[in-house]
Amino acid sequence: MIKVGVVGGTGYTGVELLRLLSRHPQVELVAITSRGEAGMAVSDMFPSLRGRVGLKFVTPQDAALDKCDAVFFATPNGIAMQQAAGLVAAGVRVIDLAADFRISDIAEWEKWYGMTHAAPDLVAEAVYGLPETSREQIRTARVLANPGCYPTSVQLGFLPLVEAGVVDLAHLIADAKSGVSGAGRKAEVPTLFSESADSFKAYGVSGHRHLPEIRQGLTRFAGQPVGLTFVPHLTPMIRGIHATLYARLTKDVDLQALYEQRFAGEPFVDVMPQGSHPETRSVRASNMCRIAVHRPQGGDTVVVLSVIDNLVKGAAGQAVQNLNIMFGIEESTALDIVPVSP
Ligand SMILES: NC(=O)C1=CN([C@@H]2O[C@H](COP(=O)(O)OP(=O)(O)OC[C@H]3O[C@@H](n4cnc5c(N)ncnc54)[C@H](OP(=O)(O)O)[C@@H]3O)[C@@H](O)[C@H]2O)C=CC1
Ligand SMILES: CC(=O)N[C@@H](CCC(=O)OP(=O)(O)O)C(=O)O
Repeated sequence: MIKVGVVGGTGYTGVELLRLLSRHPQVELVAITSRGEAGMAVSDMFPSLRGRVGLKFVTPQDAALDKCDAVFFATPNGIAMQQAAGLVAAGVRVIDLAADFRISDIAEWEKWYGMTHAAPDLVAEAVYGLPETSREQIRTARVLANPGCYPTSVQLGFLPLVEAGVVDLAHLIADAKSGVSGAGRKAEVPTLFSESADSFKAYGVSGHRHLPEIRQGLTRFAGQPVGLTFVPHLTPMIRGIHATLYARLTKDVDLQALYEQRFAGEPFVDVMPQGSHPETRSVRASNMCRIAVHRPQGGDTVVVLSVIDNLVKGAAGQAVQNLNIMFGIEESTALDIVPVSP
């Protein structure tokens, strides 16, 4: 059994990790942390886990994380980078759901995240865990940077076009909408019910911290710099991201065939039939990304629709997928979930 610790077990991605890991046949959960709720049974806080998780929360200091085989950090940005070196030295493989190891340019990371990086050497060796592009590197990763939620939906949606070099790489546009759970469980005014439940807004138009992450990924796929406009929106639903992506075609290609071929055999990317409009509820609570590709009126603009559950393929599910790859386990173990609908 793989001994697993979860740092940040009281948050939304943390409890989602517990939901998935509690049904993983090769994982033994040995430590789940909370600074404020240490001593409380996990299933008292989350009755959905009654009969599934028998542990109590412990403080991060008492968690004996160095005895684990793998530790997930479901914590705010800037936490994993302080502890990863010690864990790696103890032979523990680290999977960070936050952004500490996602951006390889340290100055760029420090600019967007507003702090000094505590472990730049580990950034250099960390693997960006988008399985559809980096499966081989993920297998041996000691530090795994789990992609962000918006970056997962946008990168998967653009991947076939950008890799094939069939669009104008200088003018890519990603218009993405997220459910409110994307902001986490902590109390904040913008995510109060009365602030967000009956309204819709864009934010971060002048620059969101996921912009450099998405740009870095697309630049790697293209082998050259790309120009990207990324506009996130907060939408009144709990889970889900719907990304609408726009690009100008520079070559006449069979888009449906391009997408179907690129994602053939991918367990968690579903290229839908031509003309489809994927809905976020069709991926709810599952690790699936559903994609549809359109060419409205036969013109030169490609429109790609990409939907994920931000807490699953956008966070905890992708992290478990990466754990499976890292430990040589069948990739969909614990992730074979039929989405909840309605
Ligand atoms: N929500 C989403 O859709 C996505 C989130 N992410 C990323 O995943 C991470 C977690 O997000 P989310 O679950 O939404 O956040 P939450 O705010 O819901 O949870 C954060 C968790 O971190 C713990 N925590 C906070 N500060 C510390 C600290 N200094 N040391 C140890 N533990 C701490 C909290 O536990 P306690 O206070 O009990 O100790 C809590 O369990 C973030 O980095 C986020 O950016 C990534 C993709 C999608
Ligand atoms: C709706 C909402 O607020 N979403 C968050 C992004 C989700 C997240 O937690 O960011 P990481 O993927 O970088 O970890 C935001 O825009 O800040």
